[in-house]
Parts: sequence; C-alpha cells; structure tokens
Amino acid sequence: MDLSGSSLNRSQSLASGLEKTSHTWNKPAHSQSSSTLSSRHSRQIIKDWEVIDDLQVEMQGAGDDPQDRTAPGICEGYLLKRRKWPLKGWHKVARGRVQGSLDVSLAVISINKKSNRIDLDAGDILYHMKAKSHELFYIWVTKLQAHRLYKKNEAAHVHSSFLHTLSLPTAAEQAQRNGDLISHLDSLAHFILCLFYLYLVADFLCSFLFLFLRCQPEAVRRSSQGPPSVADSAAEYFDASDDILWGSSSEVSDESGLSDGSTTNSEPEEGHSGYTSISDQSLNPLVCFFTGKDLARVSMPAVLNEPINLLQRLCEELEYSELLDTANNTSDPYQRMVYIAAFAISGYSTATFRNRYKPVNPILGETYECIREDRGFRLISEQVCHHPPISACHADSENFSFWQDQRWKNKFWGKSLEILPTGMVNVTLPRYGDHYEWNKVVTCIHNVFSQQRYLEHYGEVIIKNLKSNICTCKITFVKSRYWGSETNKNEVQGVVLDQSGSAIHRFGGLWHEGIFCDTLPTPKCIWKPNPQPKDYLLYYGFSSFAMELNELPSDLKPLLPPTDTRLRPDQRMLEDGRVDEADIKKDKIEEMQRERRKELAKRGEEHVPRFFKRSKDSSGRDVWLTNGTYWKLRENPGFANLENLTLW
Ligand SMILES: CC(C)CCC[C@@H](C)[C@H]1CC[C@H]2[C@@H]3CC=C4C[C@@H](O)CC[C@]4(C)[C@H]3CC[C@]12C
Repeated sequence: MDLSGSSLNRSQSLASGLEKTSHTWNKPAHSQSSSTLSSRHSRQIIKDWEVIDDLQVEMQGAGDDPQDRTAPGICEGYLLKRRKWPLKGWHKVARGRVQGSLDVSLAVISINKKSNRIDLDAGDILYHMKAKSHELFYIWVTKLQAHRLYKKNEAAHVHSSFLHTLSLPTAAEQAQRNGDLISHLDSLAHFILCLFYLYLVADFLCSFLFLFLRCQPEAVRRSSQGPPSVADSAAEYFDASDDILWGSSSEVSDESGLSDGSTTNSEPEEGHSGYTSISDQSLNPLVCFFTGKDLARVSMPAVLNEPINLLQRLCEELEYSELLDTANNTSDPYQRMVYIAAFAISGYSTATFRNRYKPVNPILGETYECIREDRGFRLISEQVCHHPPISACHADSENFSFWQDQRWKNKFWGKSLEILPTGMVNVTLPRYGDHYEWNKVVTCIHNVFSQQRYLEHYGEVIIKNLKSNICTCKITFVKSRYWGSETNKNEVQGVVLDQSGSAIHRFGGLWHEGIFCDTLPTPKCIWKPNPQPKDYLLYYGFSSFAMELNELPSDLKPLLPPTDTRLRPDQRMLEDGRVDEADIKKDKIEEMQRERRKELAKRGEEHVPRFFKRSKDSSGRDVWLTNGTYWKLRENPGFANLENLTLW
C-alpha cells in the first residue's frame, strides 16, 4: 500500500469524517463483495458495513488553498490482510515488502467498525484488511481518509487552475470566497481535533494519576483530610491480598476474576455509609500495570463492594425463572426455544443499575443455598477453585434444572475492561427431555475509572439443544456504534432457526427494557424486567430479588453449613453499613484463606470442593457438576452434625 506521511494535518481532521460518521458514512450497497458468508448471515453483515462517503471531500476540494495543504505522510504500522486457501485467515504482511498499491482516491472504502475491518475496492483490485485493535482501526481510517481527501483536493485544484487560466473571473472569485469559508471551517475542524486529543491525553493522565495515587505511601495519602469519597477511599486503600482482580494487560489474562478495581464515584452516600483506610504497601500497582501481570492480586476496600457475592450473583440469574417454567409447559419446540432465549437475555438486565460496586469475592470452599418455594426452585453454589476463581451452581425445580460454572477472562483496554465469560450455561426441561446449552457474551465495563461508568453486553449467544437438533437459536447483543446515536443502545436481536437454517421465530428488543416476539401465534412481549424497588439507588441498585438473597430468617440459620455466605461476617457488616469493621474483618478472612492454602501446600494436598465435582461436558470442556450430596446432608445428619471448614 503506498500511503505516505506520518502526522495528522488539517486536511485529515477528524471533523472531516470520523466525527460525522453517522452522516458521511453510509450503508453500502455492495459490501457483499467482501463477504463469503451464507445468505442468512448477510443481513447482519450488511448492517455492519459502511462506505466512506465523499460529500465532504468534494465540498472541500472545490476551493481549498493549495499553499497550506501538506501531503499526508506514511501511516506506519501494519494491517492484517486476508488470505484465501491454503493460508486462509488474517495475516500480518511482511515488513518492507510492497504487496501492491492502489489509488485511495479512486477506491471505494468500506469499513466494519465491529470487526475493525477495512475493505479497499478499486474495481480491478480488492483488499480485505483488518486492524488488530479498535484504536489502530480508527487511526488507519483517519489516515486513509486524509490521503483520499488530499488526492481529491489535488485533482480539484488542477481543475480549478484550468478554469483560472481560461480566466473566468466570476468563477474564480466564487472559488476564492468558498476558499475563505472552507479555511474557516477547516481551522474549526483543526481546533476540534486538538480538543479531542487534549481530552484523550487528559483522560489517560487521569487514569494513571489515579493508579499513582494508589501507590503513594500511607502517610502522604492520609495527609489529605476532608469528607471521604469513594475515590478517596480507593486511593487510600492498599492491600496485597489473594483476591483476584484486574487482568491488566491488553492480552487476555489467565485469571478469571475481576480485580478489585477503583472508582472515582463521587456519591459515597449511595449504598455505603462509611469508608475505611487500611494500608499495607506490599505491591506497587503501577509496576503491575506496566508489567501487565500481578494487578490480579490487588484486593478491594469493602467500601467498593456490594453486600452480595459472586455465588449469590449466580442465583440472581434465576430472577426470571418463570420463563423456564413457561418453556417446560410449551409443547412447540420452536416456541420453547424463544422462552429459553428470553431467559438467557433476562440474566443480563441487572447490569443497568449495577455498575458501581463489585460483588464480594467468595472464599475457596464458601457455599450458598437459596430455597425459593414461591418460585419452585432451590439452588446451591460453591467456590470450587481459587486460581482461577470458579464459582459453580446448580438449581432444581419441577420444571427445570439449571447449572453453570462461572469463570471469565479480562481484557483491560485502559479505559474499559472487557469480561469474557468462558463457561457455558445449561438448562434441562424434564417434560421434553431437552438439554439447552449456551455461551455468554462479553460484558464491557466502560469508563471503568470514571463516574460515567456503564456496562454493555455484546456478542453472540448460540443456544443448542443437545438432545435434539430440530432448532437452534442465535441471539445478537448489538455493540453500540462508536459515534453513533443512542438509538441502538442495549439492542438485542434473536432468531430461532430450523434444521435447514430458515428463521422460524424472530424476536428483539433491549436487554434493559424487554423482548418482543411477533412471530408467535399472538405477537407479544415475552419478557420485561421487574420494576426496581423504591430507593433502589440507596441499596446498590439491587432489584427486590437481589435484596432477598442475603436474608437470614432465624429458622434458616441452624440449618445452614457454617460456610454459607449468609453467615459471612464481613459481608453482613457491609450490609449493616459497618464498613470500617467489614474491611478489617475481610482482611482477616483473606489472611485465614492464605494460611489454609499454605498448610495444604505444605502437606502437598489440594483443596477438594465439597458439593461439586470436576467433569467433562459432551464437547470435552471442563465443567463442575453437582455431586448431589448437599440437600441429602442438610436433611440428614444436618450440617451441625458434620465436620465443616472454618472459613471465618
Ligand atoms: C468498583 C468498580 C471499580 C468496578 C465495578 C465492577 C462491576 C460493575 C463488575 C465486577 C464484576 C462484574 C461481573 C462479573 C461477571 C459477570 C458474568 C457475566 O456473564 C455477566 C456480567 C457479570 C455479572 C459482571 C457484571 C459487572 C461486574 C459486577
């Protein structure tokens, strides 16, 4: 590719294209030329492609002053190029080798922001390119646009000089006036670009300043007095416990827990009434950050936790278990799939109100039970592994069984953190003998260090029925467009396909508002989230169902194993608003956990989960399944009569 030039100049200002994406980038009519996928996917694919429009280019080309137009230079770095057989896939092009060239001003440039792809189509030659990251993608698109604009302007200039030599005074004057206007617009665009860069730099510095603050010695950090905010407390807290946390490099981390992060949330009164400052400077997060390794061991102050732990969060996914009841009572297999899909989506809806606090990390061996007679199910969960952290759960009801082991990987992007769950969710329906299995999508915590933090889910869920291939379901959690409107925020689309791949049902909506299916015998809303309870903001954004998860009625207490989350003292203190005490207690519990691990290691033993066993699923994946002993032991002889782990 013969692109030349290295810095962005005014002719490549973002305003000339990227800022105006929604106006100047159109849906292409062609983009199928670049797609070899089957027709049932084509709708989605066309939707993701946009052609870079030339409107702006032509307007500018008419009168810009050639004197102050500098040629854009080489765009360094590389894009991946798609190869066909036998090396099918995306390949890095060898350095310094010219693979071919085309005139970007004549080519149709279409881009796919979702997959960071750029297609350059010059008629006789077509390049399929892909950037390694979103950032690189936007740099390349900006550069390509700049070159295109420059070339077009050049051509326009030749044309206007020609008119000039023919001395057409009015046209020339007009061009001059246009030139003035354009150069004003151009400096405005340049100014906007500068602001944009300033913003990026400031944002970047803030993130690092924040991390830097976390590294300051205790005395320095304590010297700043004043009312505590969550940000303050995050900056003051320092602990090198064994809790898992940030997978900090931009590569997928090995750890599957989410690190105890940090927040600049300025409304501490919501959810928490106090704050704590415990310090133990044994780890420098900045160093960790740059080496991209061990930030995965930073613990979090209780003030940033919600009084629910990850074992309970697994149970939260059953808030809309009535959808599974409906599925088990629906005879049509395609309609059944629609309800299973609605259930899969419903589990994501809590994200709307739950972006401020992190669930408490369970201790290895911690358990949780939840009996919901009103909803007809009972669930158990257990922390079965610490490195990487894995929480397993199993629920039974007369209408369904539900199980999953939750683990995930993190991708840290500087401003956002992507959570990539790796386990599968399973549901069986006794009436029809179905066994549904599906993956989870990516959840992204945007603006992780700032008050504008919000969660987004994106990707595809494929639901298969392992007992019958009569139908499958594909759900797409649409990624919101970069500079697009808010209209497609939280959008979900789904389709139930029969064996031949034809769509039998279509449904869609927003994961925070509800899902509608118009292909059912009576088109209807198949799911919508329950209204939030009054004052939910004061209670961590919890739904009523979430609020009930930690309830401890007196008749339940003697029946629980002492490892049950409901009996975990630091979490209870947190729930009662005794955050300082919670923090101290949390430290102790984590210390005990480390001691137990050391003891085991000394004896050359490994922790063995009590109620789950490691197994392989039909595709050979590692899974954790219930060993079926919990409810029996609870019944007889009762946990009080058994030997239990002492976790706290
Ligand atoms: C305190 C600040 C810094 C961080 C707040 C982090 C919160 C928003 C994070 C921490 C752990 C995260 C959860 C970890 C795992 C999953 C499973 C996944 O299938 C759905 C999203 C979900 C449920 C995440 C939602 C967001 C989450 C709750």
